[in-house]
Amino acid sequence: MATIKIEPLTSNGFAPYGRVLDFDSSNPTKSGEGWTCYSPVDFLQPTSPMLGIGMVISEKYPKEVTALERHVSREELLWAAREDLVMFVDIPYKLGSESQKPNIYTTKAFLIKAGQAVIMHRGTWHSPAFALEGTATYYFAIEFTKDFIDQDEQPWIPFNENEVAVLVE
Ligand SMILES: NC(=O)N[C@@H](O)C(=O)O
Repeated sequence: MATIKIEPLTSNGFAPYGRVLDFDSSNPTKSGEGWTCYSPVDFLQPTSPMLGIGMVISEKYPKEVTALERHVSREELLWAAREDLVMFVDIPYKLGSESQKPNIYTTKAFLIKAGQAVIMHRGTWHSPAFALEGTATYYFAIEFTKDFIDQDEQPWIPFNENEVAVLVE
């Protein structure tokens, strides 16, 4: 068992797992009356032409998590639409290994505030993004293709040694 605390989302803290979308407010690329544009703030680097857009409705985060999933050949954009989210992530490691499991000791839980978005690295282990409270809606975008390690049938891989991550306040 390992205990994990929910951390605020910062670019530095999230760097091993992916990137937080942000912009330099002093440097807009376009603007007009009532609007200011910052573009591009980041890039997805697809290798196939189809980017699938998904929506998830999730419930309040569980106290314990036993398994994560990963997409070894694809980055994933995830955007908290209306409510705050809690997502467990572990670093991408040994992307070529089919027997690799998430490591509970490098797993963290981040608070993704409503309106924030992240791009997970290829192979970042992740849970669904759960609601901080009540019910939450989020969107994700990921290449619509199979991983070269096809984990689509049973994507949820238990932690090493069947450890359990316990979230503490
Ligand atoms: N992030 C999330 O909820 N889902 C995706 O990773 C997916 O593969 O469905």
